[in-house]
Amino acid sequence: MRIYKVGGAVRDRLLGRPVSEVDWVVVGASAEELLALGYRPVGADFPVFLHPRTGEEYALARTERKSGRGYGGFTFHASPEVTLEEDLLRRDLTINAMAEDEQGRLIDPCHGRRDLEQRWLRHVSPAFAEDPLRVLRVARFAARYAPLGFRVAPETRALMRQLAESGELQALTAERSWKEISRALLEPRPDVFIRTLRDCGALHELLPEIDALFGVPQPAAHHPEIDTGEHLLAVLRQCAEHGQPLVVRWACLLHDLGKGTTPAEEWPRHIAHERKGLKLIRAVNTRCKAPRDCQELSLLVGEYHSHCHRALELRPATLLELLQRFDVYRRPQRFEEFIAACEMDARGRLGLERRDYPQAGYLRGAAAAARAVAVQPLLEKGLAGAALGEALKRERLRALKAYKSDVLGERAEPPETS
Ligand SMILES: Nc1ccn([C@@H]2O[C@H](COP(=O)(O)OP(=O)(O)OP(=O)(O)O)[C@@H](O)[C@H]2O)c(=O)n1
Ligand SMILES: [Mg+2]
Repeated sequence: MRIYKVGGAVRDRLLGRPVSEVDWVVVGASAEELLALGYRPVGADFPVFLHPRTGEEYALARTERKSGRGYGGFTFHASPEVTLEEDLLRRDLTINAMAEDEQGRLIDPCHGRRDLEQRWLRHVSPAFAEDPLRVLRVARFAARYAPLGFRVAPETRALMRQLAESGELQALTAERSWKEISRALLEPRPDVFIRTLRDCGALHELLPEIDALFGVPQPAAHHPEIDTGEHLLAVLRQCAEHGQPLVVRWACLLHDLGKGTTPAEEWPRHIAHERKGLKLIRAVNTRCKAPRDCQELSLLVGEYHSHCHRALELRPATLLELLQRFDVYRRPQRFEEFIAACEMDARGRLGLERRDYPQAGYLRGAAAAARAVAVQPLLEKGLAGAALGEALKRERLRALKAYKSDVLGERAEPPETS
């Protein structure tokens, strides 16, 4: 039995990057032998085991043969006769198909090291097509390593396109896709993830609502980049530069979906795109099985991002409605995420990346003013139930009026944003 380090750990060590988890491959052993040594099987179907002490993954060397559509359609051939080279050849990218023996010697039959040095994401062999999830993986690696200069090899892009056009991506489970999408959004260049998927036709298959934004113009006055798809990519870049969490990045990804449905006669205007987008945002959330917080924030950002941009122009009564709708009293964190997403939207515009966004501070102040209204005095007046609710709203409105005139004065000019 021989054990080799494989996959991401070998790749990232050669790149001089921190290694987060180590994958191992075991050659010349059977499942029974590993079980006898105390390794724990990961699942019933996979020849993968967890080390009894470290918990790291040990996989028996295997070859993969596809038997049908989708993830359920895999058959594995794992036996003590499968060689390390055979196991490396069934992997996705050359940079992921290197192994290291116990002496630290590199085993690299697919020339992964050369591609690593030349910054290519290149598939190992036609066996790449055995798992269509790899299209998303390549786009995710592109998003992660773009700052190092990596790009997708032309022949790999062609194969990804073939896979997209074959309709195979439709067979991926929502769970597997979501894992890739959510990880990719958190990489340093989430925009590169989306662009890579688009370049091979996979975006049209997976997220057609987002693909539809490319080629749709917006008014140059607010959007010097004009194209709605380019705007979206710029917003995602801002998200990464500001270290935004997944919920914010997800909400940003979906915030403008309504613009993809505007009739061309109305271009470059997008009347009521916020409301028109809600149906699409819901559809994407459901299809992707996005977690609850992502679903919730994306709908709120979709519906109210223009309110945020116009915050300084809102009448106190509208401001109050917004704060009530967000339940800023009990959900302060979610309101912060909303503001962050809108700020990324405002900065994700050509040449406006460093603009001020006074709306953020203004809305925070408004939420604080509304929160500062005390309930106790109203209770002492004997108010309860609906009457208490009404009185509380009246007091909050009064507080917001005072806040607005304090901060903006009577003649303050609102900034132009839409
Ligand atoms: N669909 C997949 C998934 C994984 N692999 C192979 O299994 C290894 C380990 O997979 P995983 O841990 O998912 O990826 P890493 O390359 O280790 O990358 P990460 O840094 O994201 O863990 C990969 O390097 C690759 O060789 C593959 O060929 N095809
Ligand atoms: Mg790994």
